[in-house]
Amino acid sequence: MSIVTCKDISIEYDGKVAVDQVSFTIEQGDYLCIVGENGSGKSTLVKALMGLLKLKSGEIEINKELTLGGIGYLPQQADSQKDFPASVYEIVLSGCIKSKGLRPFYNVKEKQRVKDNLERLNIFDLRHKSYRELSGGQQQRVLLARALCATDSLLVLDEPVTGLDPVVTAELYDIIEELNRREHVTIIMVSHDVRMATKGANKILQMGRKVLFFGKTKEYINTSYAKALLGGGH
Ligand SMILES: Nc1ncnc2c1ncn2[C@@H]1O[C@H](COP(=O)(O)OP(=O)(O)OP(=O)(O)O)[C@@H](O)[C@H]1O
Repeated sequence: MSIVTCKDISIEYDGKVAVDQVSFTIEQGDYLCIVGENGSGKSTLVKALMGLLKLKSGEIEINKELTLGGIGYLPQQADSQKDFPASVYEIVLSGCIKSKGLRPFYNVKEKQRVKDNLERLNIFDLRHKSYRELSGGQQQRVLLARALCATDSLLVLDEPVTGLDPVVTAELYDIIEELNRREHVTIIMVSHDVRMATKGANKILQMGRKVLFFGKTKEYINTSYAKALLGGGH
């Protein structure tokens, strides 16, 4: 069943086209990796999926039945956010803000959800720590736990491993793959790392303002784009 459908979407900044007539469909349970050079429109596309940017033309359909409660979003982290003065628990709890709505306090169910996601990402013991004191990899786990509080069905991740060392990067990719394989969370992830992306994702979208490739990873690895990026070692 389709969870996200983009039909011919175009997005501009001050009259300059950043995303040009892009169409693709994501099915429930897919793990889509969006790849492409710097400035190819990847972040713009995911911001549009989150409803954060206005489309110039085209439409995005999100299956509301499958995304009850919303979409979990892990945006690109700016350096200033790494210093955020709040505890791990508070940050993860803020992922429940949409379900809380106008109620003044979080309820038992939401607090349980926080506990479950802290355990799921193996950071329960860090819950009282200040976010700013954590390592980059721990911070990303916290943000992933927060995103999972917003949804169990669709996670949108923008470069979740930027700045992490190779071991922590591999760990984070494994967590994301597990969420997809074992817990059937649909994943849309922007990544620079084509080798890792082609390992975990079942579908690839290569952006170059337009769609340069969209389809199964198995087919992508035989394209000239993939061969150029992966070399002979794949
Ligand atoms: N807020 C903005 N205002 C004006 N132009 C922007 C803005 N954000 C992005 N752009 C431009 O839109 C184009 C696409 O940017 P985008 O950030 O989506 O690319 P990207 O593929 O995610 O790049 P990167 O891999 O470097 O993160 C670029 O030319 C960029 O300069």
